[in-house]
Amino acid sequence: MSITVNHIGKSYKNIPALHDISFEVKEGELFGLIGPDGAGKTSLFRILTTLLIANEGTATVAGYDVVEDYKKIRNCVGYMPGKFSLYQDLTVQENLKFFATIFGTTIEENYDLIREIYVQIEPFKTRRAGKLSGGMKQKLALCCALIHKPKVLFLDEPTTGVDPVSRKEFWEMLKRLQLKGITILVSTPYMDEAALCDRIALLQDGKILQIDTPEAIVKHYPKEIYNVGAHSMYELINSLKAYEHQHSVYPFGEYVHYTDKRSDFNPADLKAYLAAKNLSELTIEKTTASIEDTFMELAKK
Ligand SMILES: Nc1ncnc2c1ncn2[C@@H]1O[C@H](COP(=O)(O)OP(=O)(O)OP(=O)(O)O)[C@@H](O)[C@H]1O
Repeated sequence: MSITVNHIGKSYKNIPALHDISFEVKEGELFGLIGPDGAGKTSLFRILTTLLIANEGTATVAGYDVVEDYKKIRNCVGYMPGKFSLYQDLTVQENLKFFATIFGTTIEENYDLIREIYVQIEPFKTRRAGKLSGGMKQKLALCCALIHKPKVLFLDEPTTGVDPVSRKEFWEMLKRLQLKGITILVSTPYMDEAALCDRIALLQDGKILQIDTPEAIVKHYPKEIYNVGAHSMYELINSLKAYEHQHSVYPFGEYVHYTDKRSDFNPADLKAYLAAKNLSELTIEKTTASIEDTFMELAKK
């Protein structure tokens, strides 16, 4: 196993941040921690990268204990924190050189690993990091996290605030790094990115709701789910929420995702109810559950 987490608990004075967290990440796996702000993702990353000590439980990374062997861990992991971690006043090239030096290596030594990412920011190598775009900063931060050829890579919300095209490119890059044998633990609040991981843990309020492959998580969604559309999203949501048989209602793109409490639900009944509420251009179609639907369902309990 590349990462093992056993019954980890952490609180800040009286504020609980993590409660009884256990999971394992296999060597070479791309594992996602999926959860909203405040779920506890950063606390867990800081514990695994030896920057924070847990109140309860144990954890190992690359076979080393996070407390006893913290120095060994620091040498063999790469960490890209959520907040921008680079030196804003140093140039692209200087930042990279700085990170290489503190790990006792050179850019040339591990250039192969970062080449593909670095060539994209190379045209700006003399620009100060603080003056780069969001996507560029993220690529530089990834290069810096990779420069000492880590066995395990920790990426805390690497795509937050990054445009959709750069997000897509970033995930393609992660897949290629994975092929080079690097184990990756990545956190994201974006549910669509969860589907790109080998396995995911859904995290909320410091607790794990479920761990599985994205496919299995979606497959186990317990209800039939419908896309409901109408001319006014606002009135549609209000009317659906007021419907006595509704189990869950929330906006999903241009539609509302709706589930019903009844096992013999007939969409025609719902259509008649909504039409009586003066809603027009009504559509009700069965759809398949997404990871976001599963998350919302588990978070309800
Ligand atoms: N240093 C701290 N002192 C007090 N409370 C903290 C501290 N750091 C985190 N917390 C609290 O612990 C909980 C988990 O925070 P954490 O930052 O780990 O979550 P997160 O999922 O990374 O969210 P975010 O994306 O907002 O950082 C939150 O309630 C947060 O307010």
